[in-house]
Amino acid sequence: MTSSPVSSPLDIPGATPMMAQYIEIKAANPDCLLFYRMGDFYELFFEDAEIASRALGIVLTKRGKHGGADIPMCGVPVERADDYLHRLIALGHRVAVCQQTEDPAEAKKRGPKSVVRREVTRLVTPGTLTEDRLLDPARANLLLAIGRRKVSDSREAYGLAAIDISTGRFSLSEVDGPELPAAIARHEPREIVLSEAIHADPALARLWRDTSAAVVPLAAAELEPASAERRIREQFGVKTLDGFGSFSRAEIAAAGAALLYIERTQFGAKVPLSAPSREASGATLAIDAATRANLELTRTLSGERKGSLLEAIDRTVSAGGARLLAEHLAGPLTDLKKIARRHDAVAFLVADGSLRAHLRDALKAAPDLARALSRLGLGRAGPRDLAALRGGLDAALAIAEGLGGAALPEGIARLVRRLDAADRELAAELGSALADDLPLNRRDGGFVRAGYHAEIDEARLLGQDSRKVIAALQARYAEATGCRTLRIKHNNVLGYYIEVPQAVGEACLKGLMKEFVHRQTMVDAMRFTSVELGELESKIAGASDRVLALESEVFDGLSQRVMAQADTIADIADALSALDVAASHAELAVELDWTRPRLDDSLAFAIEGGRHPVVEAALRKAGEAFIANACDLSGEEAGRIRLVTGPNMGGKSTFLRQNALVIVLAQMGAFVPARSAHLGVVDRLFSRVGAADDLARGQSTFMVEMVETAAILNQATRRSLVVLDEIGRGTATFDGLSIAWACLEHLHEKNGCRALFATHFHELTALSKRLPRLDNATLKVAEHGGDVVFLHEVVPGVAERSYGLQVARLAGLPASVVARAGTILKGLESSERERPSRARIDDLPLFASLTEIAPPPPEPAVVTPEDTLGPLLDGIDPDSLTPREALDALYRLKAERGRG
Ligand SMILES: Nc1ncnc2c1ncn2[C@@H]1O[C@H](COP(=O)(O)OP(=O)(O)OP(=O)(O)O)[C@@H](O)[C@H]1O
Repeated sequence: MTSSPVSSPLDIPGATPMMAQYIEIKAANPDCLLFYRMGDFYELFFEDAEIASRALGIVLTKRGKHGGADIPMCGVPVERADDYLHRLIALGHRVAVCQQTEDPAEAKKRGPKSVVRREVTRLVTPGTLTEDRLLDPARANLLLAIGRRKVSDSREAYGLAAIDISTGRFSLSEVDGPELPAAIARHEPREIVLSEAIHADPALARLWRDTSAAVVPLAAAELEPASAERRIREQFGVKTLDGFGSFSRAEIAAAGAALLYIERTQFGAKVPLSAPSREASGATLAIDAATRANLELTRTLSGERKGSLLEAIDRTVSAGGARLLAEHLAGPLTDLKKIARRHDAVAFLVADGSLRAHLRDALKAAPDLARALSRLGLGRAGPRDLAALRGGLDAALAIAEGLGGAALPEGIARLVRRLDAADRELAAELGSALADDLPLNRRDGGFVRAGYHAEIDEARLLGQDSRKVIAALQARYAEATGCRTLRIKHNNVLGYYIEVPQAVGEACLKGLMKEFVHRQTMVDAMRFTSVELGELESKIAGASDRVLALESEVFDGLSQRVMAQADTIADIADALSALDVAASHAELAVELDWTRPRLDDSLAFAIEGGRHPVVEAALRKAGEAFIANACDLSGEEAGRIRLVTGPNMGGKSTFLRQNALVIVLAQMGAFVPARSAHLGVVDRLFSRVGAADDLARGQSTFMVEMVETAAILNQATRRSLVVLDEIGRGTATFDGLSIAWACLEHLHEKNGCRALFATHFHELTALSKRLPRLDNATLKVAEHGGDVVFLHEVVPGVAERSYGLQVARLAGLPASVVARAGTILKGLESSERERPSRARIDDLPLFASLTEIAPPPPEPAVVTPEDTLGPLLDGIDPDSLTPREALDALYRLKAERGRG
């Protein structure tokens, strides 16, 4: 990864000097695509060229030979490099940008075969981006480093350092081993840095394989604890870390690894970071990756923001606000006081509509302060970043002034105090220094406002005057030559020159204009220069160079003043974002009639008139109404379980998820889509869908389902909320039923959590007689002449049937198949009436009593007709049967059952 300046390439047999240089630089950066600068292009060679040409859809060519074979090559123009970088980074690649660091003329002086000196000046990686064009404004861009320490022989803790160098945010936390996957999922990092040992740990292999982040292992020798501490001290210019609070060894290791990686990728540029904030363990609602995916919190199962909860609730008006909203949604709180402070702020902004509107207008005008500040710190900023600082400080002061007089709740008052710390003088200085129209790059000049800097004004005048003098000179020469079409023009090769038609040119050469010096003869024109014109030219060039140099000084001076207050400005950026989030929640609450939830430390979960924000929004677009539903899982000693049966398409999944979303929204500080909600704070949230629903998972879905269910049964506490949707349906009916049954008993007897459980196994509803904290609920349907109408209303009780056939008919299954299925169903139902399995299951002892007395029996304890049907069933391979054979098999099974 490191690169040394290469001017005298190694002697690589058979390679041209340039190719030898390339190979040497590439060898120092083996895990990056190497953008090798050649003139106006970045060229890629060998395998890099093949990867890039495929990824970017650019032509693969060849250049020379190496080891007897053609060298594949492709290239991207330098001025469009950002676009290509963007696409490569989005695909998870890392790119080393290698520049020419000397003038080709200099290289020539060393000898005809010398190669221009080149150096890697930057590594562009997904987790260390700073350019606006490469970043999503509404999303943090996190680099996550992971360290580890042994707590006891059987326990390990992981330190997490999350850094967004595009905003300077830096947080540290430590989690227990089993919590690591959920913690990583919450951060949604773009890139993960860790030691080779953690990377190679077989227990974690799946984590690194499944993550969408780029994973970078670092060698143990580079991650010495002493150098980690030193790096942190150096970053913040402190002698000891004590001032930051106490960090664990794992956290320090993580922070050290993150800083080392940043050092490497930024090539010494000092990245301005805020002091690390430490997050206590358990401070956020633990939500594992599967639950996040299943609830589609920040993206849908197909990976898009559109259709996610985040998209449905986002009413922020600034990029910083949008990022903070996503962060809050990813990590809802567990601390009641902090949640209440957020709710107070929202309530205040709900109550005062005109104040909210003014606030949102002011926030809308505020540019992305945090990202501009970070670019200034890194020396990558342009005039527009300074303007962003000006706009941000102005907005902060305007908001502080606007809210200053009001009686504010504590949460908002604190934010306003932070805004009020904005340096008025600096804001005014930026205001008077910067012009209205600003170029992207400082080297383009013209960004200092006229009247701000006397010397700049003077030099500019000189430049303008010289242009006037050129016009006068042109008029004079035109008169002297008698040629009205004589022009003084400018190009990059000749500079200023006099152009006349061919005939006049000939006359000039013959003595018409003695002071003219011939430069070029064109097809129908001649070009000249003169001493006077040459002098003027150097005056003009001198003046514009001087303006550029002076403007650059102004830029540096302003940057320094800004960076001297970097911490305060970063804090102002955070406060603006927090206000935007509160105002967004308030706007949403007013728009959609959401209410403030009542939160406490009980085990309450009582929701009246609850709705699903995303489904409701989709229905609203289609002009349909969402049916609100109540849900009560409140308990004293332990939570209640609601077992939901009901027809396909009745709304079970929607109902389950909407209740999980209410908890997420309430604990992130938002109001909730319900008429009222009384909620005891939740420590962990689990949501799972039975394998058959979980198409995004691909292979071996039942195994995944069981692994995840195991995690829930092992981790859910009395404070947790568990949502299980059709668990057990990914396997044979009786296996699935038995598993679902045992899981329910475990949740009730062992976990004691609040839970929602949807199922098509109607047999399970019998459990309500024996498990005191389990209630049955169902979704109402109405039948009209054989057709079914879903009312989407959740009511106490048990579904009579699944209405699968009616749904099949609605879906357009051929009428003959539906009719035939009806006949088969009748047959199956009558045999079930004769030999009901439910009665037999009812006789079984409860899970708890079983486990307390003896370990659970190895076989499912349900007595089923499998004893006789087993061998027959084993012989059937459903995937290889034709429909006809399937029907025959069904008849055979029925006949066998009749005999049994
Ligand atoms: N409360 C509601 N009000 C109005 N429409 C609803 C409601 N709940 C669900 N729906 C509609 O019904 C559709 C099916 O809902 P959902 O997927 O939750 O059903 P389900 O019972 O889980 O079905 P299945 O058992 O087939 O998985 C939704 O896409 C939505 O359009």
